[in-house]
Amino acid sequence: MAYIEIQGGKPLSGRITISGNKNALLPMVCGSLLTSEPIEISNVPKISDGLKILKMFESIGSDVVQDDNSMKIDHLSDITHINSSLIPVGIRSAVLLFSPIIYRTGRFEFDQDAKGCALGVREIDPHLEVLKSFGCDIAYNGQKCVITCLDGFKGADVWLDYQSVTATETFLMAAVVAKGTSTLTNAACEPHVKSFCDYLTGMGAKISGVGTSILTVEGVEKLSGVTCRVPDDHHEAATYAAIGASTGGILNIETHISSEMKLIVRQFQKVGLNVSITETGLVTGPSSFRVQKNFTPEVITKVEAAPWPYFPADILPQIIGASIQSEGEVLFWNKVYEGALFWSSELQKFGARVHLSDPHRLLMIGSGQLRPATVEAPYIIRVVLGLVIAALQIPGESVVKKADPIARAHPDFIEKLQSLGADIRWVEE
Ligand SMILES: CC(=O)N[C@H]1[C@@H](OP(=O)(O)OP(=O)(O)OC[C@H]2O[C@@H](n3ccc(=O)[nH]c3=O)[C@H](O)[C@@H]2O)O[C@H](CO)[C@@H](O)[C@@H]1O
Ligand SMILES: C=C(OP(=O)(O)O)C(=O)O
Repeated sequence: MAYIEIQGGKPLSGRITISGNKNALLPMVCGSLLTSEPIEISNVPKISDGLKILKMFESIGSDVVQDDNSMKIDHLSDITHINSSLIPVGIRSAVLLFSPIIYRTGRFEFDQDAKGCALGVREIDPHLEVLKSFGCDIAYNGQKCVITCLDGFKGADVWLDYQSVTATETFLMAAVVAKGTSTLTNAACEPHVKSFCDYLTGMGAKISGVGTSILTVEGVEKLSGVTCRVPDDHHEAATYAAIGASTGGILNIETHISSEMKLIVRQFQKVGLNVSITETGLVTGPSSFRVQKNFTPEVITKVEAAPWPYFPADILPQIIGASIQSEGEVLFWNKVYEGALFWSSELQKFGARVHLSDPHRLLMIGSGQLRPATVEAPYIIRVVLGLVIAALQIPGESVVKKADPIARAHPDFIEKLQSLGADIRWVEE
């Protein structure tokens, strides 16, 4: 385990470029198993989740070549079995291997949790429901799950209980190679789901409704190789916006996805943080740290996280950490996860005045007497970021323990902050 040591209280200014989006890269990497032709991906973030899946590919004989920010994957044409012990642990995207492995081998054996970040239950039921609809047979004894589909996927009509990102991707990977037409209602519409549809389309898949909550897919006989680019990470762009605005720095964030971040930027402005959209990305400046008043005075200012096009749950910890100086009341509402806000007790160690109303809602009640602190992050990538963002604003030395999950999604995070003038370093325990 490693911790991060921070001497806070310095405005962070300069220019930063944004890395590729983890949640866009991972379905592309898993989806590469749908073809035996080469796949080339650029703007690849060097992150541990991606490396774990590539390691599994190498152990099944696939050819994997990586350089600074791109990768080439070339699978053998005759993969007939993949041992369940090779499935990576500790990452949610292990669920994205279900469909392509079943497609390749007719069978998937799974005996771990596929939970990823500790945000709540992280169920696999929607994935199993989707696969059942495609004709898979599922045997589950509470520990080990065996999914078989020896005759190939058959087109399915699925309506998800909720807009699940990875269940939508599981659906897509079965539908594109299924016999016949498939439809998905209540599909997730996140930018990374859209880029995954574009990737599959590049491989020859026939998908309509891309970017909407209803997807129709015409199955094809065979998919080809593809060359594609991972889109920039809007979570990371928002993270640097939170850092620049909350430390009072002038930070130019270069990215091509800022036009998709209008709602995200508005939430920063609501809580008194100076972030705006430019032609080349985002820019931050000294903030008012005053929560905007509502025209309807009875209503509390809210930041509500829900499936896209709402504000993303994966940016909530960063905006919470950035708001600890803001005067006024804000209700942060995580409508997605039932276990994503318990870390707020760590925020109180900095003197932040927060009240956890219930597992989904956190009330921030104006700036308190902030002080540096030693805090411990849960196994949640974006909470490590949220705690670092809080510490960066407070003069004096703070420590964020158990900070390793950052490596799952954000390459060179500490080095990038140092380049902006932060006094911050990793310490190995
Ligand atoms: C590898 C990957 O891509 N991981 C992302 C993916 O996880 P993942 O695909 O696991 O997340 P889901 O979209 O399935 O949602 C996770 C959980 O949220 C709850 N839920 C979700 C939506 C909803 O309308 N109602 C509801 O109750 C359910 O308990 C569900 O189990 O999407 C999440 C939500 O954007 C992100 O946080 C994760 O970073
Ligand atoms: C929750 C996240 O990841 P995962 O679903 O992979 O745990 C995240 O990316 O913030």
